[in-house]
Amino acid sequence: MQKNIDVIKFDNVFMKFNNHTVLKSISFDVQTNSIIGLLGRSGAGKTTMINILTGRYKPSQGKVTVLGRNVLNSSENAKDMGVLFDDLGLFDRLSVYDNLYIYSKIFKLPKSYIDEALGIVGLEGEKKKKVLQLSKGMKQRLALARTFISKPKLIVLDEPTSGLDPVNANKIHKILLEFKARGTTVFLSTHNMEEATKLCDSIYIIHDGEIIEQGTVNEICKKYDSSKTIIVTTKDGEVLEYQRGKKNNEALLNLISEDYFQSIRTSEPNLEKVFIMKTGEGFYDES
Ligand SMILES: Nc1ncnc2c1ncn2[C@@H]1O[C@H](COP(=O)(O)OP(=O)(O)OP(=O)(O)O)[C@@H](O)[C@H]1O
Repeated sequence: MQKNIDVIKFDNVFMKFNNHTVLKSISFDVQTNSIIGLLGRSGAGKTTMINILTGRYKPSQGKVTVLGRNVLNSSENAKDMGVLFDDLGLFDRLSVYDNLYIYSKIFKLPKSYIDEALGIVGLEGEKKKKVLQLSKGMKQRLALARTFISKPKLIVLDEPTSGLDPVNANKIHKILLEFKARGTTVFLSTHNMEEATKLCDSIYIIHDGEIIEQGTVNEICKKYDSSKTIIVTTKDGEVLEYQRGKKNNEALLNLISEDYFQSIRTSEPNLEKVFIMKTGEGFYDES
C-alpha cells in the first residue's frame, strides 16, 4: 500500500541563535488531517518551531517538509499552508470583504471562496465593515478566514485564542473544528491546557527545545496515572478509592445500582498536572 504523504515532517531539526541551541533534534510527522497542539512554557521554542515550519527561519540543521515539499523553497506551499501569527496582518482601513478579496486575487481564486470563508467564521453579515470597526474577536475570525481562503491542506496558528474571552475563544475552536472537518490539518501552539484537551487530536510538549512528550491527551494522562484507582464520592460525601481491576467491579456496580454515588472519576492526572510534572513549572509562569 502506498504511504500517505506527510502533511508535516520535521527531520532532526536543530536551531541555534549564536551559541544558544533553542531546538534540539526535533523529529515528528503528521499524516492525517487532525488538530495538533504544541505546548510549552514561555521560551520553550514554540514560536521558533512555527517560524521554521512556515519557512520564516532556516533551521541550523535538519529539514522540514510540508506535503513532501521543503518549506524553504516551495512557492506552492503559500497556497497550501495558511499561517496566522500574533500580528494578524489585516488591512485596517479596508473592508472585511476587501481584506479577503486581495488574497483571492493573489491566489487566483473564485469570488465564491471569499463568501465561503466568511460563512465559516460567521462574518458574512459584516462584509462592508472596515477592519478598524471590528472587535478583537471578529478580527481574529477574519484573520482565520484569510488563512482558509485558499482551502489549504495545513493551517499553522501561533496562540490563536490568546487574549480572547471564553465566548470568543469558543467561536475560534468551532471554526478550527470546521476547518478540520473540511480536510485541513491545524497545527497550533497554545498555553491553554483546556483548549488542548478539548481540541487537539494529539499534542507535543516541548521543553528547553526538546519534545519531551507526544500522543493524544488521553494517552499521555494515562501514562502518568500511577495509582490506577477509581475514586467515588458518595452521596454522604465519603471518598472511596478502588484499585482498578475485576475484583472491585462488583463493589462499584453495587454503588451505581444503589444510586449511592455523587461522582465517579479515575485517578489519572489532567494535562496541566502532567505538564507541571514534566516541566517543573506552571504554564502561567511567564518569568
Ligand atoms: N531571532 C532570535 N534571536 C535570538 N534568540 C531567539 C530568537 N527567537 C527566539 N529566540 C530565543 O529562542 C528561545 C525560544 O523562543 P520562542 O519564542 O521560540 O519560545 P516560545 O516557546 O514561543 O515562548 P512564548 O510562549 O513566550 O512565545 C528563547 O530563549 C528566545 O529568546
